Amino acid sequence: MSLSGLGHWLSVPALAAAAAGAGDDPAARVRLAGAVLVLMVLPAVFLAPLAGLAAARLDGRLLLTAADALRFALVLLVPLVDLTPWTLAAAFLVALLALPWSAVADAAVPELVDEERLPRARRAALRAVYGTAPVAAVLYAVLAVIARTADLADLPLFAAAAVFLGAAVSVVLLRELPAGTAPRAAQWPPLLLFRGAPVPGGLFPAVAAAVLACAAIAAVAVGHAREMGGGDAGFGAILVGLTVGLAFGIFLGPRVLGPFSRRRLLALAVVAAALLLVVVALARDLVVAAFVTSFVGVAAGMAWSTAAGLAGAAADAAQDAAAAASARLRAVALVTGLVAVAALPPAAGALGDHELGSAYELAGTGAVLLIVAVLALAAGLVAFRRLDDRRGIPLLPDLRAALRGEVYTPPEQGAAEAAPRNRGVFIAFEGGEGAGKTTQARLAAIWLRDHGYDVVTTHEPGATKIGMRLRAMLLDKQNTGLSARAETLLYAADRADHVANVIRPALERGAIVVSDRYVDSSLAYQGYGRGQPVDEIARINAWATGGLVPDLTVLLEVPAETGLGRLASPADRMESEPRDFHERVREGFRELADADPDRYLVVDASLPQQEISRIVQDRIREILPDPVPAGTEDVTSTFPAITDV
Ligand SMILES: Nc1ncnc2c1ncn2[C@@H]1O[C@H](COP(=O)(O)OP(=O)(O)O)[C@@H](O)[C@H]1O
Ligand SMILES: Cc1cn([C@H]2C[C@H](O)[C@@H](COP(=O)(O)OP(=O)(O)O)O2)c(=O)[nH]c1=O
Repeated sequence: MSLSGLGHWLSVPALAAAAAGAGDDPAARVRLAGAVLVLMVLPAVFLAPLAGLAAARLDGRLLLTAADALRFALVLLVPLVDLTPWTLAAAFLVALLALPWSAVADAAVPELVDEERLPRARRAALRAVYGTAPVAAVLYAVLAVIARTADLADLPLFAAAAVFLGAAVSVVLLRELPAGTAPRAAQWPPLLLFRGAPVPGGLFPAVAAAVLACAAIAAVAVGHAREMGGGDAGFGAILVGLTVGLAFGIFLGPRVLGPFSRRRLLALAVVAAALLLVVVALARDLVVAAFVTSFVGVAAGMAWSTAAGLAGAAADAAQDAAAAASARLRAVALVTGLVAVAALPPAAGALGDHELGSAYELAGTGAVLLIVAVLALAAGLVAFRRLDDRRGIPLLPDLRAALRGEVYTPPEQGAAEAAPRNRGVFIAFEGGEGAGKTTQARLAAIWLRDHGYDVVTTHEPGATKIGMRLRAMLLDKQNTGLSARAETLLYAADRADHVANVIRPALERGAIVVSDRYVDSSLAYQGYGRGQPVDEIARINAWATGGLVPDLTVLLEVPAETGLGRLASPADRMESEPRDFHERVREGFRELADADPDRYLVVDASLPQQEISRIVQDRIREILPDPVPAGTEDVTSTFPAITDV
């Protein structure tokens, strides 16, 4: 897969440059390179379903070998024939052969690995197919430099042919190649634009704008590099910037700014790509252009992976629906890409070069990029308006808070709630079923009260009047089929009421609040247990609680089996979940604690009660407003009461 992918991505710039080389003037060169790109995108847009049919009918190994061997021959013939029509035909056929190839290869993956490793195998396959693009770009740039110094203009083409040959040989040498399940019939991308799995409004313009920015650069790069005094190597450098940036951005998208709204992130990434494109359009220096192009790639890549995440999440966890939603996004990308590479090179020629002022000359390629930047910017702003899920919350403070790793609460919402905080102490007990939370919370409260503290013990779910009704709904075994999202929101609703009516008033008074369960229970049960996105649940709960986080969370750790074994009363709706659910919950708690060791005390809950409570006391002592050395307690057997701080 990697070799075939590398061959494919290497043949794109090699063929584009070969075609461009036949042009007499700059505009013709850009048009010819654009024609190659159009011909290489066309099959994916219009012929994908046919390729799927062919793949289903032919023998897998034969097809893979033949497709690679044919591509070897096609690319090899380009420099030998050296006629533009043949170069263009070869470009089309090379891209056409890629379709049945990937249909067969994709279908073989589930046959080669077991169920459990399938998601990883699929990711690896994706990396092999798309991750080779930046590698190919680097390789192309290097080959273009060598080609120029050694006067071997066709070197990149020969290299691409050789890689295809290597791919064909490696398929022949494969010991085992399962017949594979019949490849799924692909949908026709243009149709997917208009119907298919629902995706959030605003997602299409955002994806289209991100793709447009990248496709525009790719479409005019041959000419744009030449305007700045670079040859094929300059073209290669821009492609390196673009593809490496894209790969990095796709990787970053789901990983940056955890507390920040994904929808806002998507729109911001698109706007950033558009603004950076302005710099690429106006750059007069190849190094600057290639460098800034890489940031366009990063922004567009982040937009792409964020959009894919949103489309998948909107599909409500159903695997098929998620696949259908991402197929629609791919269709938008393909069609936008095709339109861009078809329309922009001729547009660059038609616009021609313009004098701006006396010293600055804007080339046609730059002018096209500038227009695209404006379009992308407009699309980004539209996407922002339609996607924004934090309306009324100013963007900059929201972003600044996210950079600090927090969720922003606006002053009017947070002031009453957040400001007087810090007077009391908030301690939460967390853990799986029967870990001993209730027992330990009670023992800690007794100990604190003994020492004169004002202590409020409480629990979730169901500490308030409304909360008790929510608890009844949540734990009644009769309530089957409650959706995971509804469950999350009900727990969050209980928590919001709990914080507003019990916890905050107590903390403001200066009391010590000891709660049996808090936000982490939702992250562990609804997140890790039910498999919903943990960061989203964290966001919902940050909003529900106005950002209230415990000063200390005591995690009582016990194997699910042991904990469940301790329970006497008949199992409620949550307790009667299967064993592996509870194991995931335990694992989830563990990960949460590992991520923030300062806030957690993890205790082995299989120890005797007294011992646990001693460990807990030692830790609580450290965070009390007026820390008192452990010895004092034994000497005076009293503790200072803190009523004001
Ligand atoms: N450290 C311990 N070792 C053995 N049994 C315990 C321990 N802590 C609590 N238990 C018992 O386990 C049961 C469940 O404890 P509980 O505090 O209600 O757990 P949780 O609130 O976490 O569900 C109770 O019967 C309790 O007496
Ligand atoms: C607070 C909370 C509890 N739960 C579950 C865990 C428990 O199985 C159930 C009720 O909690 P609880 O009665 O406190 O259980 P235990 O006696 O084991 O401490 O609700 C969640 O799934 N999410 C949450 O946010």
